[in-house]
Amino acid sequence: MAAVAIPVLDLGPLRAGEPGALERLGAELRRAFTEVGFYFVRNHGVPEALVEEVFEAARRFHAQPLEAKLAMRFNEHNMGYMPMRGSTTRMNSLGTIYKPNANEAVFLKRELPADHPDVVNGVRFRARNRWPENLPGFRETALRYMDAMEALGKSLVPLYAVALGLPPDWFDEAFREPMYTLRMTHYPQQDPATAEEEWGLAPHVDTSFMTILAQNRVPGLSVRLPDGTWLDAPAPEGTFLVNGGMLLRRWTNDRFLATPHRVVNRSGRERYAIPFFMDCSFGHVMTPVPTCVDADNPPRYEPITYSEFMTTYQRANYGEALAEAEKAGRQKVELQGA
Ligand SMILES: O=C(O)CCC(=O)C(=O)O
Ligand SMILES: [Fe+2]
Repeated sequence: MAAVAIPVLDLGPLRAGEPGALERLGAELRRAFTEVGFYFVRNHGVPEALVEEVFEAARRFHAQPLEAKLAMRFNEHNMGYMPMRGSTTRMNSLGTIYKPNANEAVFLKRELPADHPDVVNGVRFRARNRWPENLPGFRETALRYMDAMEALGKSLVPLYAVALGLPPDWFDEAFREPMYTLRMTHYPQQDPATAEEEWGLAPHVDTSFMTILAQNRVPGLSVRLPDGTWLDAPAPEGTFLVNGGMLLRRWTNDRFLATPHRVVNRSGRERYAIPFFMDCSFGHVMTPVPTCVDADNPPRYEPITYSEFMTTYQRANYGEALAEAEKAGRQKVELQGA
């Protein structure tokens, strides 16, 4: 039953270049984002062994002594390590403030060279990754996975264009060098007797255009269907679960859903998750897409860039961690006018 609720998109025919595949998948994607907000992809071409390697890298990262993790503490670029209960979900479509989230996470972005102009100029969200010093192979595995996820994400973008009644290449320029974040999260076991509101990750919507989530052997994720019921997300083998966040919703003038979801880990095991969040290129200005705007449905949002959006949105969600990080890097932040 659950598998029926979340559509499964088979990418095989598209990857094989079959005529009509793009149009068919575009229609399926349209249904997914107007009815559910989540879909699975199968036959995506990402090796299962790589996914397993990244889960193992996440486990190894969090198994390090706390000092090693704190050496790369979460900063004003939204990169680095966020300690257990370091975030509180405040800003979400459900309008509730929750207790701090029972997880710890490390956030990685595109690897930029030291002499990249944005790095040299200290542009916010465009810093270099910091890497653990005593974790051989971690960096290589993370970089390979981010490359694979970027390629998968970019291959899905034309489906969004077709789903919105646009030419397949309509988003190409916007995603020439997409911003992205790989989050490696550790959810410790939660006591089955803990209060209702004690979340691994409280109900939230993502900020992203597209979130690609590798299937988890340890359950815990549930998704709020449009009828208000919570569905424990099934995890069909060999698939990724994809959803859209506020950027997708905003860009489509609220046509596409950003569906709330939440995590609680009462599995009796440690749980790790490796969501990959993809957004448009850094400087791209997102103006509500033309096919989502008409006389009955005027634009609801001002044009906005990634950094303008993130600055406002994430301040609300990562309040404490960010305030601290900003204090430490005050000069840099003010120079950017953030
Ligand atoms: O842990 C999961 O399965 C999902 C995590 C999630 O929703 C997020 O990091 O935004
Ligand atoms: Fe999420």
